[in-house]
Amino acid sequence: METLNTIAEISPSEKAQVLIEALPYIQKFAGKIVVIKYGGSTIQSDADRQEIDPVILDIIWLKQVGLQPVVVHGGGKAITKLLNALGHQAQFVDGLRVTDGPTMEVVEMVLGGQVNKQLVAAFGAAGCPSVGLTGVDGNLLHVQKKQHDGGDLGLVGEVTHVQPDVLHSILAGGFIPVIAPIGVDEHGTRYNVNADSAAGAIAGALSAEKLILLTDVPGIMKNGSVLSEVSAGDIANLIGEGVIHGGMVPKVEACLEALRCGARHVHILNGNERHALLLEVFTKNGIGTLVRGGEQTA
Ligand SMILES: Nc1ncnc2c1ncn2[C@@H]1O[C@H](COP(=O)(O)OP(=O)(O)O)[C@@H](O)[C@H]1O
Ligand SMILES: CC(=O)N[C@@H](CCC(=O)OP(=O)(O)O)C(=O)O
Repeated sequence: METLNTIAEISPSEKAQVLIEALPYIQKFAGKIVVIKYGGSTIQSDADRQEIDPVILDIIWLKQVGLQPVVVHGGGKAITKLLNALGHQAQFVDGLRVTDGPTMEVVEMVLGGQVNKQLVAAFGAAGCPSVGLTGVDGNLLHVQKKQHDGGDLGLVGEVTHVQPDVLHSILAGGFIPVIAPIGVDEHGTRYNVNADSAAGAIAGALSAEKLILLTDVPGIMKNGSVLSEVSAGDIANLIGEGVIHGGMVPKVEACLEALRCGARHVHILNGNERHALLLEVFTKNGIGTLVRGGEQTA
């Protein structure tokens, strides 16, 4: 039998059933804040995109049925591309970009300019107004220079405090906030913040119902399989064993920080899987990895 690819191939009663099955989740999550981290590894540039971004459509869907989505985006891939075009090498320590002054200029241009405006324009084109901002706007993300055992990371910021008033104003106005992860210290110096860390801190400060990290893998993987659930204790072991490394390290740290600060549920999903967000929020069998606080082994 041929695989069902489009909704047009599903019978009318099956279409209705899909909507009916979503009803309890729509009721449960009405009015709730969902922070979505859209990773740069899955954001296609305008030039590469052939269709409306399905992630943008999913987020609009969440809003239309009464949830309050807040988007925090990355853009590491685009930063590295521009740095290389300018003749600079990108350097990472434990998934964090070593950020000197000239690199910070590129980071701010790419995240606050190119990627942020691409996403805001995509929401607008799909009929849903959004407001783009960085963590500097409205004093959203207060940071201090991040200290790291692996050496001086330069202008990499660690979030010390989130001031979410600006987000509440944007949400109250009926807009989706779209946030680039740049923070500011008390002297006005801007810092490069890992987008997962920014999303975790924001989800905690908003006591979000869910923090969903969209990346380019189906979740936390071990021996080629996705772990459907991990606890804080599991994560410490997985990092110790080297199973979790690179860009996944700031991701899991952000998950635990969000849970500690008040976010209720945290998930890591594959943003390249079509409509992963809808499947996670509106169906019984969630997908990806659910991250839990606590020490018990999953
Ligand atoms: N145990 C693990 N499971 C899955 N991915 C892992 C793991 N350890 C390291 N990674 C790496 O983390 C990457 C995701 O982080 P990153 O590249 O920073 O993505 P994003 O841009 O979405 O934040 C994966 O593509 C993978 O290479
Ligand atoms: C300090 C640090 O590493 N900042 C990141 C910010 C962007 C980011 O996190 O983007 P992704 O989510 O796409 O990886 C960077 O410069 O790449």
